[in-house]
Amino acid sequence: MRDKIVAGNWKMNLTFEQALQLANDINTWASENKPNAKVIIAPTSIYLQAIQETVDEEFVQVASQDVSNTEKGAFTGDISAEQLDSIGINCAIVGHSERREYQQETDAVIAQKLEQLFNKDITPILCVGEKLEEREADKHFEVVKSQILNALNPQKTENLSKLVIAYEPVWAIGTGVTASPEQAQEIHAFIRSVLNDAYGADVAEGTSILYGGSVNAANAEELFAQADIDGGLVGGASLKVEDFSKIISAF
Ligand SMILES: O=C[C@H](O)COP(=O)(O)O
Repeated sequence: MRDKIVAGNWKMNLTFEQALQLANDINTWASENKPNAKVIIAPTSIYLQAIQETVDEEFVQVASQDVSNTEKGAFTGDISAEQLDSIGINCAIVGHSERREYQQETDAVIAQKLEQLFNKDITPILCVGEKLEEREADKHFEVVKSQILNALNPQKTENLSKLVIAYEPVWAIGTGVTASPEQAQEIHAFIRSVLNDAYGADVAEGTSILYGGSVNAANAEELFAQADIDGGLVGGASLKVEDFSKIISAF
């Protein structure tokens, strides 16, 4: 049975004090409420260790928002998988559309990042999703399929059992416009069929596929009720414990 997961991507938000407070509040809520979904939070990298020490990993896991595509060396500002591993981080977001857009990350770079994570046994949350013009041109299936296969084909199939995918249509991120549950289910089922055809039923059935893009307390339940939606990657609504806990409770 694949995991149900609600992950909060804090992006470049919150001061250190605010981040510690939020992590504490989420940890307290999760320890008291024992939710049915795995809870993950992804703070900015300089807070990772302090937040890791603040939460109880039985209730809340801490993820990095990114990782370097290289192992070590002269890459100013980058953070390696080994460095994440060395402070006990065992999950990382990869290929978020904001990094594809603002840092010009290509599928080839994302594939290298995945390899770095797999080498250190760190669970990747691989983000895929089409832009508005691609959706309007009815190209979303082919865009998402090529993002997945370009990132995963270079990997060893045995590593794919650790994979989590987040489908995030770019037009729904931070816009308040959410994919309808039917639209999201349609492409989640498609992603599972792509995994099945390329890597077999075990990978397809074992991979948690999260939806991201304006998930909030009001729409989470209907989205998470879909057969192939195994949780959410939440941005804005993960920054307040009241909203985030309601989303987690949608399971
Ligand atoms: O990683 C999270 C997504 O980009 C969604 O962000 P959002 O919930 O603010 O739309």
